[in-house]
Amino acid sequence: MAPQKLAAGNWKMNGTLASLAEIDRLIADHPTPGCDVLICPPATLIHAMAARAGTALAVGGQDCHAKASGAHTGDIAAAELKDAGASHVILGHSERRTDHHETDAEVLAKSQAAHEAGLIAVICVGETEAQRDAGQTLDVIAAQLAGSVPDGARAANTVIAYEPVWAIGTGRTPTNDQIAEVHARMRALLTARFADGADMALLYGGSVKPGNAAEIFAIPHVNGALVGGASLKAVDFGPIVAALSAA
Ligand SMILES: O=C(CO)COP(=O)(O)O
Repeated sequence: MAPQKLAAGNWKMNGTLASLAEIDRLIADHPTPGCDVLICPPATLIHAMAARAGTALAVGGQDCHAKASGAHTGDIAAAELKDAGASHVILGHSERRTDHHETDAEVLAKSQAAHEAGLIAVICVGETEAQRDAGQTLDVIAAQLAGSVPDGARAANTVIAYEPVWAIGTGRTPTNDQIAEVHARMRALLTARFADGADMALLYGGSVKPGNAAEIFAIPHVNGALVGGASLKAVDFGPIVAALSAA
């Protein structure tokens, strides 16, 4: 079984009910894409988006709490995301690892909670520019995978997204060789650790645009993308979905 191709959009802290028109347009323009399509909007939109999209695309959260319920003001449990219509949740995004000082251990606990709730965990890893400059990229990725991906991970409940921190929202992307090197290493590590690690979808994220998507999707072991800015508008995300469908 080959990894499932996935075009994922992370809307971050962007979007109101009016933004759901972008979903309508995306579905109208790409009614039968040749890949899975996922949008992770702000939590306020999950229920309405899932209701609107039906089975045409998957909807996900951008974070969840590690506990199932309790006195955690402002947080959302994995089961609550699922109840609202989410099938996926992004965990360990660099903006949370940085802004909220999330550790690998916290990402691991959240991923376990996501799995227990029946959600697919989209676990993010990626090096900073300083780490890349110091030649530490592969070690950083290996440590994040070892520390953040739970033992219960399977191809059916886990997607890994490689997002170099310095490529997010900057318009800068690694070279194809740099992406290929990291993805090959991730594949080797996951295959060594998990029975179906060869089938786990591996995404690239960081300044993916309509203009560079096809090139990135041609890189070995790249099974899709986690897209930020270019996922907000159907006119940008649609061509990325089309490029992955054709890859
Ligand atoms: O962080 C990202 C997706 O999670 C990538 O963001 P950009 O596509 O805006 O660089």
